[in-house]
This record gives sequence, C-alpha cells and structure tokens, in this order.
Amino acid sequence: MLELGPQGWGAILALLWTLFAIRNWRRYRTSSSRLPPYIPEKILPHEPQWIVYARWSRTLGALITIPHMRRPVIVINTREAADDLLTRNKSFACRPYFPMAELLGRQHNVGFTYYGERLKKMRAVLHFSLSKRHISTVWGDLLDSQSLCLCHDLFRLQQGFYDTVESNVQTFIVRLAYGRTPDTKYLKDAQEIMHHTGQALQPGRWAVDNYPLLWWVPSWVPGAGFQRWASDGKELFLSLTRGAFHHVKEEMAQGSGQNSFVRHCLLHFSTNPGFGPEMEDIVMYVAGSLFSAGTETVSGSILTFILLMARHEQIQERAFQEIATVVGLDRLPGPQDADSLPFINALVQEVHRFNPSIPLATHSNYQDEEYRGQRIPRKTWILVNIWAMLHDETVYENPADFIPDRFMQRNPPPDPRDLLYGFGRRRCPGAYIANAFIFHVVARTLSTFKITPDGAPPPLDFACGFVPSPKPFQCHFVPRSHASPLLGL
Ligand code: HEM
Repeated sequence: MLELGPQGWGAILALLWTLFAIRNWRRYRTSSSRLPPYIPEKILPHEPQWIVYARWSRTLGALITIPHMRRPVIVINTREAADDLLTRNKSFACRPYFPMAELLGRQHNVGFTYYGERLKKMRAVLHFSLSKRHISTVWGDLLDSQSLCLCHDLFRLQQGFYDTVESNVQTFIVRLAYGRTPDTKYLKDAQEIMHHTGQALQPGRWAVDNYPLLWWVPSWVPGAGFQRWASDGKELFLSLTRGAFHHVKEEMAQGSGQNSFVRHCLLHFSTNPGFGPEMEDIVMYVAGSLFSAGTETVSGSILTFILLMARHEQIQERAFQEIATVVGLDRLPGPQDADSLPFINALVQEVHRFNPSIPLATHSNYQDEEYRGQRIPRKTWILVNIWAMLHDETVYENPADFIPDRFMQRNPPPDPRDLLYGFGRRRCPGAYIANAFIFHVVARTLSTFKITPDGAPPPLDFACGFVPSPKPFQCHFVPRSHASPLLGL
C-alpha cells in the first residue's frame, strides 16, 4: 500500500482544498447581484460584535457582510428584514455546519440540528411539553418550589449570590428535564460539556472548520489530537444524556420518581400508534439539549435583573410597592398575580431589552436567496442581531438607558420578548417556561429582599461570549422585615 508521510497528506489536502475553493469562488462570481455591503473594519476581540454590527448597519443598511471570513457571514440587523427572511422563508430555518461541534456529537442537540423531519419531531415534542397550557398545570409545582428555594438560599446566603443563582437555575433545568436534583458530578459533567461546545465554536480555533477534509483524518495520525479530544468529549455527552434518560425510564418502570420532561413526553407519546425507538431517541436527545439551552440564558437574565436593581434603587422600590399593594405582604406573589402587576411586567421587559441573553442568534439557508437586490448564497452563516433590534432608537427611545416606564405608556413599544427568543421555525421552544420562571424569581425576590449595592453601584460590565451575562459583581440581599414568615423560615 502507498505510504504517505505528513508532507504527502499535506499536499493532498492542499490540492483538494484548492479545488473546493475554486468551485465556491466560481459559484459566487457567476451570480448577478451582490452580497450586502461589507463592514470596512476588522472586529476587535474585546468589543461586543453586536454593538459594532448595529453601528455599521445605521449607515450600510439592514444587512451587512462581515469581512475577513472564509465564507460569507451576513448579519441581519432589523426586525423587518428578520421577519421577511426568517419568519416567512423556511430556507433560513437551517443552522450552519460546525464540523468540530459535529465531531463532539452535538448534531444530536436540538440547537445544532439541521432543518428537516427530525428537527420537526424534536420541536413537536418541545412544543407539546413546554406549551403555554402546560406551564401551570404540569410545571406549576416545579416553578413554585424552585423559585422559593432560591429565596431561601439568598436568605441564608453564606457565599456569593452569583453562584447561588447559577446553581439554582441549573437545578431548575435538570429537575425540569429529569425530575431530580442533580448531584455535583452531574453538574460538573454537564458544565464540561457546555465548555467543550463553547471551545468547538470558537472561530479560527480548529483547522477542521476551514479544511473539512480533516474530518476524515483518523485520530492516530500525527497532529490529529483534535480527533481524540472530540471523541472523549462526545463520549461524555452521550453517556450523560443516555444515563439520565434511562434513569427516568427505570424509575417509571418501578413506579417511582418525579414529574419531568422525559416522563411527560414518554407518557404522552407512547400512546401514539407511531411511537417507536425513533421517538424515544428524540425525547432522549431533546432532554439532553435542555441544560445547554436553558441554564446560561435564564441565569444571565436573572443576574442582569439583579445588577440593574442594585443600580436603580427607586425603580426597585416602586416595583416593591406595586407588589405590596396588589399582593400584600402576607403571601408570596405567584402566577395568578402576573396580569395585575404591570410595573413588574414592564421591568422584566426592560431587563430583557437592555441585555438580551442571546444578542446574536445563528441561522443558515439551504438555498440561494435574494433580499432587495442583495445576494445571500446558499449555506451562508446568518447572524441575527437581536441586540440591535432591541436598541433601535426609532423604536425604543434612549435605548442605552434602563427605563421600565417605556412599557407603561398608552402606546408602548413592542414587547422585547417577541424578539428575544428568536425567529420563525427556530424560535426558542423554552420561551413560556423561561418567562414563567423569570417572573417567579423577579416578583418573589423583590417582595422579600432589598437588593443593595456594595458601596458604589456595580458597573455595567457584561461578558463578550455567546451569552453576555454580567461579570461577577458585589451586592447584598437584605431581607425585608416580613421576609422570614413569608418564606416559612
Ligand atoms: C431567557 C431565557 C432564554 C432565552 C433568551 C432564549 C433564547 C433563545 C434563542 C434566541 C434561541 C435561538 C432562536 C433562533 O435561532 O432563532 C433559542 C433556542 C433554543 N432554546 Fe432558548 N432561550 C431561553 C431559555 C430557554 C429554556 C429555559 C429552554 C428549555 C428549557 C430553551 C430551549 C431552547 C432550545 C431547545 C432551542 C433550540 C431551538 C432550535 O434550534 O430549533 N431556551 N433560545
């Protein structure tokens, strides 16, 4: 057999890559229309990209192309363009291809699944279990007990509230998925899996993203350490996902265990005539997607709320007064109060508008498209700039300021939650449960604590990653005088 050294492999890969690049180049050249205008600036790593894109879109238009990328990456910056393209055209329901994420097995995860029959089934399962009608009937006890648990933990706070919030939300999502409180080993593994995913998505980090043929290089080839890393990461992801799912099935067989997404879906769908191994597999992987989809997004929103309360004492006091007047001080607010607390509702909307948990959603298109004379080639990476839409000064006056009152006007601007959760056939299926949990946490913490800064107000300093949570900051949760009987302590 012909033996190839590293140089031989390199030459073959370079040749194949050149042919691939020529083919793409010819395809882009032959089209008559142009790509949207390029941003004439290289994005610096420390600057939040969504802010740079929003700035350029004011002069260049709704769609802009990011320079210095191997393939076209187009950013959609206005709601109108997002509605036209993402809501009305199913071609844009696709996700980009991330070779490294796929080597890690993440194509099983809902968020990475390409548009097609399997995705539709995954989303049907999610829409069934996390639908609006099931929020209070199926998930009411979980929402009540987990938000109460957060208030208890904040009351007894031994160490930083930041970790307390994050671990409460993680417990919430694991209880939602599997009906059990996770142990430290489970949480450690689940966080490691998310960390791997984050590493896999880092632009420019992996040669396999630019040279897809490296996908096929076996792990024993010198320099193919990424294959071994990915295979270990995939093993961890699969074993955690399968283990947690089968644990619920065993509990169900024994007639024990708590309500959960897995149990709810299995009980419901197993009575369908078409239910078989494929549907069981789908429920398993959908449940395995919830941790990465639901933890950072929800805790990022709650931490942003806390940061803004520590900075805006008067707004916080007004929110407390509303609860004291409408609900009283002898019980905790609950879902039945949501419609009677307009200022709390406005406050939550403004928290989301101010710092959306996912400022840039990622889509792709499975066929060539054109938008107002601009070309969007097939398989373009589409970044949807949710942040830009929520900071559009023609819609939200003084967008850099935190003003819940903007939603109390007679003709308020659109509810940010219409945009916050994404678009069309990829819109977040966890929106109802996320809204419900965030309402419980906001209303209950405001009713029992005064959130005060530790000296000077904490800075508005957010991480630059996929989910820009506030960077760790100091503040105090001072229990209000009626808090301890209210919390049963
Ligand atoms: C404040 C909290 C949350 C925010 C802001 C948020 C936002 C989003 C956004 C922007 C997307 C992408 C939409 C698009 O591509 O157009 C998404 C996808 C998704 N979210 Fe959420 N989310 C939150 C909480 C949750 C929760 C609690 C769950 C589940 C328990 C969840 C499950 C999912 C799933 C499974 C997807 C992937 C959907 C798909 O690819 O088809 N999310 N979310």
